[in-house]
Amino acid sequence: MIRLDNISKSYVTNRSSIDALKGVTLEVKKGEIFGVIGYSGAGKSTLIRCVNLLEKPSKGKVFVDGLELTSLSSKKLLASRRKIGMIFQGFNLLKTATVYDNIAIPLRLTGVSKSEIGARVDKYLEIVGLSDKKDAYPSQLSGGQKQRVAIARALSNEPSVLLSDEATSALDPDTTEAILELLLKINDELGITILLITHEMHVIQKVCDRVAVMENGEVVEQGLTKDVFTSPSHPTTKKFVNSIFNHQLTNELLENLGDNGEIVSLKFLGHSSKDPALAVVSKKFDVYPNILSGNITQLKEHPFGSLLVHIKGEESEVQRAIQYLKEQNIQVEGAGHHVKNNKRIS
Ligand SMILES: Nc1ncnc2c1ncn2[C@@H]1O[C@H](COP(=O)(O)OP(=O)(O)OP(=O)(O)O)[C@@H](O)[C@H]1O
Repeated sequence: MIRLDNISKSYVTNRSSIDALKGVTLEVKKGEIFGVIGYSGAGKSTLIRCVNLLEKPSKGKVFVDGLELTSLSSKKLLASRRKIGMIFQGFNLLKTATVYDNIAIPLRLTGVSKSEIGARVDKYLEIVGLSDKKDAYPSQLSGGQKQRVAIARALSNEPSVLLSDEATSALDPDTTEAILELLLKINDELGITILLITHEMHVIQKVCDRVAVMENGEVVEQGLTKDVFTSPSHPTTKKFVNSIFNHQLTNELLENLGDNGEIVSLKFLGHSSKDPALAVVSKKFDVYPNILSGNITQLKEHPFGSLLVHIKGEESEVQRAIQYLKEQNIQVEGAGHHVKNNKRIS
């Protein structure tokens, strides 16, 4: 559906040059919601703007719906862009036009008939839940409503792909939730493929089937959201996963743990979150797991849990217990704290 083939983008400013994208390859499949996550400056905006060639790649090829956009003439590119809708963090509405006109004007410019414009505005305003705001001006709308108008405008061209450039970043948590629900509905009911960029784990967790993690102009990890975040291998991916759970390990807690053992963080997906693996461990081995902190969240439809556990016991038994937990598809990571003879030794 969307294929970026070895895309590089350099910005040349005065005497310096910035490599914003360094050979990025990724594929978004038809009908999925694909998220790109990364910290500020990772290259996400540049990447998404390369998909519809708002930004021209310095190297590499862009394919959308089987068509190589990077080889098209300006005229053909303009026509192809109509099949790629885009929404932005700042909504980009015309302030002096009504909701109706914000959607109608771009259609008029592409030669859509008056009656067809009326039908499309009605249809898409209904889908985004704003049928009663046709005559309102953007200044009379909340941020969430403005984003809904922008979504209706993007859909009114009947695109096969919707690009979302941090579309919820300027919205409060409840409104973000509602807009993400709307994106899920559009994907499900209209079958539109969605590529979004974000710096928020919450957005990826809620809507994305697959994800790419970006850092310093490169995709460092990509795959199914549940695979990438349950067995992250790159430090940046690990940082994003840990940001979901935010376990607090205070010095006071560490000083008072007593006994021997190791503090580990356990992460588990789906059914393992319901199995009593820790209870089994304490029966099978001479260890005593003590839960210090815990949390369960979602990765789209999959429950995803994390526990911070002090596994009390002699070193060899603790290691056997950890090995057993790993065999149950639980991701086990040392939290960097070992306890021996009532003392923290690391
Ligand atoms: N028009 C431009 N001219 C020069 N450098 C640019 C331009 N646009 C982006 N860059 C640089 O390219 C790199 C990637 O920027 P980009 O905006 O794509 O990252 P991002 O991940 O979207 O970050 P943010 O979330 O902060 O927007 C940065 O170092 C940025 O300074």
